[in-house]
Amino acid sequence: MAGSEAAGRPGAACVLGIDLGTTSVKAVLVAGGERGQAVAESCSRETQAQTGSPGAGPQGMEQNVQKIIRALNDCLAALPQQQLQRVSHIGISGQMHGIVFWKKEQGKEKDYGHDPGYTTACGMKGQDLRNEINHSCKWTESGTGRTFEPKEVSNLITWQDGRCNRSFLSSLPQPQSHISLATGFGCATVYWYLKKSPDFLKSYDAAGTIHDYVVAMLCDLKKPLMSVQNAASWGYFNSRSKNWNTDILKKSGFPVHLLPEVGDPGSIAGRTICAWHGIPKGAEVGIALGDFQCSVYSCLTERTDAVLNIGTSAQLTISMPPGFQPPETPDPFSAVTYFPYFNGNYLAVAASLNGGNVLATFVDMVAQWTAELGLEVQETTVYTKIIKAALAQTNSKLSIHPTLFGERHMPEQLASVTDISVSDLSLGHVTRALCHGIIENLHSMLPSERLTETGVRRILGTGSALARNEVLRQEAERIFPFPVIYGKDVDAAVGAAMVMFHRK
Ligand SMILES: Nc1ncnc2c1ncn2[C@@H]1O[C@H](COP(=O)(O)OP(=O)(O)O)[C@@H](O)[C@H]1O
Ligand SMILES: O=C(CO)[C@@H](O)[C@H](O)[C@H](O)[C@H](O)COP(=O)(O)O
Repeated sequence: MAGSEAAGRPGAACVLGIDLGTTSVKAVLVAGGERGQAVAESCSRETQAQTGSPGAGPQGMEQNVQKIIRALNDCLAALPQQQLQRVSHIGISGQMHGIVFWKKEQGKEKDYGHDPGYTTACGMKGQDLRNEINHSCKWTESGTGRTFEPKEVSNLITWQDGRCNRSFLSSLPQPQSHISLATGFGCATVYWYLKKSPDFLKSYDAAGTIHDYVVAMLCDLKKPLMSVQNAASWGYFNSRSKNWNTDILKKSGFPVHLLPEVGDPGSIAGRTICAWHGIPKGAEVGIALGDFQCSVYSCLTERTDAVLNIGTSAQLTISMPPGFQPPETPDPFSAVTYFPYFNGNYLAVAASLNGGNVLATFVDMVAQWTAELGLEVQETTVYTKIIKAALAQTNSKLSIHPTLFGERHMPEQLASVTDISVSDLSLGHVTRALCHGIIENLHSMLPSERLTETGVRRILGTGSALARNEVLRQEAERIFPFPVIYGKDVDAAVGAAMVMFHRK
């Protein structure tokens, strides 16, 4: 991003960018004007939102929405009020595929209408409540102005959820979508509840991704709105016609009333219904976007760029030429899928389910073993130690195939370790081999030869797991025969803000 001098100039236009990631929430204030934009302030907070998965068993992967929103509120509370007061637009991205259910119907006045203590988003009380009651969140006064907390909202069933196994998925109707249906996709999860726990769905009348939920609350949308990017990540969505497979879904009893309306990425969903952490009422809120697409948007400038994004998961991607349309029927065994980007364009993506989450699992394992041996060690200390040890061990014959979580094109192929010799068992050897394996796995999904064929000249690196781990960067630079560039301020939250700036 250019224009760093613009960032702090008083009165410069200010846009808030948010990324509701799988591990952490990121928020940035981007300021600027005609000479470009720059990140003026940023904040991130881990959500620690992982929670139990009632009824779905060990394959379930759910997150507590209250904890995600708490991390969001903590981030905004940490940003300077005087700059929040200058925010005119809000861009929101987040972890795709997942689904949150909530209740938006107007409340029963008797429950609230006569409760003098109940106030609405904008502080309306008493008889005025009639049309303001919203079951899905409660607005309250906080130290930094009004903010909302979730109410009558389900957990977020995330993209990592594995409850829909292969036999369950094969029992579902064939989608008309260019993306193969997979477990953790919103529509697959709805079908799971429909068949395994139908009463669960009766408690809710709205659904969306976690970032669609936040947009719906900020703008008090009567019907949730979802971008093509997120709709494609749910399954049963035709990106060419921009419609849900409504006929197919209806015939199988799918509760189509839960499906959000769909809009173009970059469009405006609405305006904030009241001040939010000091951000003025009436700020324009963009339709929620995919975190991956926003990470790419934050750094992709040349058609010859490839982007390597490693957060909780990992993606290696190249942009497709304008006018490209993916095959209507996807190859379920293909490691590369096509994701809607902006302006009707597509990205070819090697979307791995194994990225930073593999390192996080290894760190957790080391911490647990240490505790079992009677010692206590903080996870942050483990990260520091394993990275330091691996930096001192530049090579390792150990071979780790890191797919702890399988891959969508090969769900049964889990992780494996081979070529284990006594001399390669140090913490440094194992960490080096693990980082090599994560990058090599992505490379096997989208090989350098294909990147070269499409004219790729350099790789742009994004995502916290890459930014915080020099060993991972070294392995990327070894494996790919292209320069790997790590931009400053390149992540999904920045990308979401830039989308808003470029619309203004
Ligand atoms: N202290 C640390 N040092 C190095 N890497 C870390 C550290 N803490 C977390 N990570 C890595 O960052 C990843 C999460 O990145 P993040 O950008 O927060 O993910 P997301 O965007 O999916 O929420 C984790 O999976 C882990 O691999
Ligand atoms: O699974 C895919 C694509 O199919 C990924 O893009 C996935 O949606 C994203 O990684 C998730 O949105 C999670 O992103 P992140 O939390 O790893 O940043």
